[in-house]
Amino acid sequence: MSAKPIQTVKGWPVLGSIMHYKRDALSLFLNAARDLGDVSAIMMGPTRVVLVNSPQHVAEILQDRTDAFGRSPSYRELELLLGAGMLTTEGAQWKAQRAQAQPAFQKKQLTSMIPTIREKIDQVVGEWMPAGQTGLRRRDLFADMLDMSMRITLRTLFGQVHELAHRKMITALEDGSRYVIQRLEGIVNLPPHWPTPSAKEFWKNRAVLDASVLDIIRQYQRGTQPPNLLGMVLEGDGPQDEENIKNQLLTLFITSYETVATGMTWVFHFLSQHPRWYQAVVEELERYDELGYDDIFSLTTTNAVIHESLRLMPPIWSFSRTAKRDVTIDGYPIAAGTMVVVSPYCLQRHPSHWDDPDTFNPARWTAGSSTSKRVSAFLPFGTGPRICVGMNYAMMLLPLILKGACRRGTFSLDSAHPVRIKAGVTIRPVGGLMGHWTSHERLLEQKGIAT
Ligand code: HEM
Repeated sequence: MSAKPIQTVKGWPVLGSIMHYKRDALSLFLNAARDLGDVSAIMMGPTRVVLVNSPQHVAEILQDRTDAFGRSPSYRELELLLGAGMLTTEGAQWKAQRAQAQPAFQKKQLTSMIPTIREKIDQVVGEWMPAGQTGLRRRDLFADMLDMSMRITLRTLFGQVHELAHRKMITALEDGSRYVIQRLEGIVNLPPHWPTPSAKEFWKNRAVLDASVLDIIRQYQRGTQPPNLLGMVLEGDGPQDEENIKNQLLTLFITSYETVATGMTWVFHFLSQHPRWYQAVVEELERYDELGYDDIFSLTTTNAVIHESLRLMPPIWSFSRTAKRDVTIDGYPIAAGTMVVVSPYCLQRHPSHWDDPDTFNPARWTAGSSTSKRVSAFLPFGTGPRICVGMNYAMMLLPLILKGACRRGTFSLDSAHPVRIKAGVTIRPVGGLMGHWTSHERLLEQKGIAT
């Protein structure tokens, strides 16, 4: 069979599509997928990247032919921040790390974390909407979700963490991430240990993260921490040297923090724009005093809304692999060394797999459309052996956060503050997501009902 040609997005000489990528990566990739077919190419400066956008091709890369596709250079950049943890390692090292952490994410362990998570959520929501204060509260929902996610992550991963240490870690992480994103978007990067001012600043931030995590591990080992994920990892089989444990924890901490915050931000964004769904979620959640593990996974409306939000705005909107040798996917030739991109954002808006693909319609998850079709074109958590290890934890957290917030009040977007989107490692609202919380007491006052 003759090789099928792969069409390339038209770009500028030398630069290719890199400027478009920096300006609006989502539209660059979505247009490529929609205009050029299920396998297309994009030039990022001198580098040719192949975008693969059909469930069958994606399954080949992530699941069936993992021997032919390895971690791409992007993961080496991420490793600067995360260390050699489960997201970036390969082969025997990855296997051992995955086996060590996986047990911490099973039902029994997750169930044991629920009371702690609930307590933390109530505390943070209480700070946004203090009890008894019925005025409108103008807040940046995205900043609040980052803060909430960070505090839950630190509590469930590490146990109690001092508020000052928490602030130091957030700053180091946000500043460190900026440097890594710049490198991911760069055409040519200097070696990271080259002493440029930005690299020196980065390594300072990385040292803060390392020192904070090591400090927490040592506190745990001295027995001064309550049970948490760190304990579960330390008790699991696998390499127990301090460097490995630190890398495992740093990876879990960073992968969890931003994905959960952005995921939750877009859920609230969609809810605020679809009041009937918002109301339906509130009514469903009101049926429970508190949510247990099984309750969470049987919430029909809430989970439909969360799935639909993850479909349209998957926090990890794309990830990549590198072909280890020359391979052919369904007749398309992929040369050794080519970076192959899988984009949940594009696949989950594919018009052949989703009716009315750009419309927010949670009913598609509850009504009788074909499950197998949906599942194969839906991969916000990836698929295959490298599927997100924290998937169930995340799918437990999102309803718990919704429950905690819906109990206190309702979020509405500030129409004077346009929502601008930027896709880096995650899809973030640039300049935040401004809106108002209206407490239940106030809503009742407005309706003339005394509390
Ligand atoms: C809504 C939230 C989340 C989303 C959308 C998400 C998405 C993803 C995706 C797409 C991958 C696969 C990347 C690839 O194949 O290259 C992944 C991997 C991973 N995720 Fe998540 N994630 C989320 C939450 C979490 C949480 C809460 C944790 C930890 C507590 C976590 C830890 C990890 C780790 C360690 C990996 C690497 C797994 C491996 O390579 O074996 N994620 N995640």
